[in-house]
Amino acid sequence: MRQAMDDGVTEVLSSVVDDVGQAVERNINGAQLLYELLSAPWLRALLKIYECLLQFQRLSPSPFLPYASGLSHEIMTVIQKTHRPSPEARELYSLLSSPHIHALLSTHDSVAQWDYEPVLPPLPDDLPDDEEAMRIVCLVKNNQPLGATIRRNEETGEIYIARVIHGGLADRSGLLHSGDLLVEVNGNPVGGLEPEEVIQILTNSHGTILFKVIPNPGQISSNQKPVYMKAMVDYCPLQDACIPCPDAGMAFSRGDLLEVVDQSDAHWWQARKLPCAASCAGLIPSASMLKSKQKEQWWRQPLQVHTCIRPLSMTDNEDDPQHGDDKRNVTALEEINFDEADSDITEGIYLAGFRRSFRLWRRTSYRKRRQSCTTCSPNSNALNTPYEEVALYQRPPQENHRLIILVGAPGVGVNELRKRLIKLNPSTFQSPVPHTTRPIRPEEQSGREYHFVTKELFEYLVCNHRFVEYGESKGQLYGTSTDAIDEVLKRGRMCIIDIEPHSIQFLRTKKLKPFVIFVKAPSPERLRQTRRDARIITNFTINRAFTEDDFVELEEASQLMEAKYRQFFDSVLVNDDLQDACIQLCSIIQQAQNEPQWIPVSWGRTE
Ligand SMILES: Nc1ncnc2c1ncn2[C@@H]1O[C@H](COP(=O)(O)OP(=O)(O)OP(=O)(O)O)[C@@H](O)[C@H]1O
Repeated sequence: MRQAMDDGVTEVLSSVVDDVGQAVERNINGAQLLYELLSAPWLRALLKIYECLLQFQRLSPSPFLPYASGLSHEIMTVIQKTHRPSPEARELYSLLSSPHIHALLSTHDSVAQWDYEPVLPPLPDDLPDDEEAMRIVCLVKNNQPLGATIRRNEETGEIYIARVIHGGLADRSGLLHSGDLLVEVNGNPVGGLEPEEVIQILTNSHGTILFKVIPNPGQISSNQKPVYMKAMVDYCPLQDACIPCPDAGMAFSRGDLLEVVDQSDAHWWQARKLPCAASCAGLIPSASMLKSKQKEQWWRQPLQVHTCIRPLSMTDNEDDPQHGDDKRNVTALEEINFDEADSDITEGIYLAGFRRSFRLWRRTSYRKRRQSCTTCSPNSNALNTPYEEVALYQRPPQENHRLIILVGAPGVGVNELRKRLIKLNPSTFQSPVPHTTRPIRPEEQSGREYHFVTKELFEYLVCNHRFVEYGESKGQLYGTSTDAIDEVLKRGRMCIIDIEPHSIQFLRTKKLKPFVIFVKAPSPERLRQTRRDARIITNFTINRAFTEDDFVELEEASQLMEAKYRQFFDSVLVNDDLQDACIQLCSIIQQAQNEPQWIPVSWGRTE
């Protein structure tokens, strides 16, 4: 009967359409509109779906009996009582006694009886009229934590939910919120208890936990938009005495990318580390909290003179008594060839920034800085911004290329990689032309090997903060200027520079949007294997083979550099096999220029 009625829906519709069609022919007002509506394909499709659903409802399985497990039990009892059960009866008995069939039949009965609702305790009869609306929350806790912290009101002794951790069990239930007053846990009144005692009750509860709470009337929904931040400091909740719940805390290291999902608390934020595997957020100190911690720590530290922060002194002398041995090894030939640049011309194009005098200055200045820095721990530059807000950025094709900065311990191969990259494609990659006060030589051209300038002009540029790095070697000044970088970028080339990591800060500007690649030393074995034929530049000798001391120094310097500056690195390239490292470098640079990358939000803002 029903089927006949359902099937008739389309038939009725067709006859309505016919009737309305005739009405149109007879020019009846509004009939055209109705005709179009009823003959619309979407209406027909909807009706088809409706019919299919009705048909599915008719055919869907429904339980034959609501007590299949009871029946199975009865059958087993009967078989047990049978004197000589047939093989079929025995097989049936063994099937019905299997735990899987038991579970299946009991699930079947629950479905058949619609028995899904939790059984809530009855409300007491003597509830006062002014009783606050109470919420009874039933959570099933497995091994994961509840995902909420509590606090005690010291005056009233009442226990409140302090915060609900984003993505945790309590949050996913949607039933517990910060500020809710906790009245009972599994029938135990919690008012007046110490938070530790409540936590103990919760820890001892397994399976279903029943909370009685009075909801927070002023509850604000914490549907905040996530904010992305780069950690500029290290944090470990287990070493933090102030954290409300160390288990809920999240450790992070400098350079980690954090998705901050909740900033509603002034002291403790909730965040996830990206790329994110955990659905549940962790507690991290807010920026202001971390800053005050840094200040506290800084005041407690003994006074250290941070010579590493000062710019290179113009009066630094290159004579270094520690490396007198090296000096004695210099041969006459090496001294004569001192400023000859081997292979810094390729296919008629001059490769700037590879002159030995320049590289030697860099090497000397590095040594000096390193010696003055050995007392600085990686975390000693306190009072920094603990988090830097970042956003994804993709360079628009019409904009200048991002500045590519290579950093690495001396001898790791930064120059070799930079040179190979430029030789590979000199019309795309270029380095800035450095400045010097040393006299020009006959074969040189100003603006090609160096910008040859007077000492007065050099000092003027220094005073006007035009140098990324500068310093003195053998009585002459050397430096790399920001104008030289701009010149390369304005020509539409990709500017590749290698600088010491302490200079990165100077170049972190909206205009240059630098992308920093850390060239890392490979494993100790691979370092020694791959550098068998390599030549090193030291303070006073050039092109000598690596010694065991050089390898040890290189490894230490590489580790120290990474530990101290990794928050500024956008990518890390291990310089193991030279060919592979070159290919990887090309692909990292391509990605940096053409794919979305995280940059500080301040670089993306339009003023
Ligand atoms: N992956 C590598 N495998 C083998 N040799 C390498 C590799 N990388 C670099 N080298 C060699 O190691 C030596 C030192 O490299 P390079 O001069 O580029 O060091 P650097 O990091 O620029 O240090 P510095 O600034 O002191 O010159 C060079 O002889 C170079 O050819």
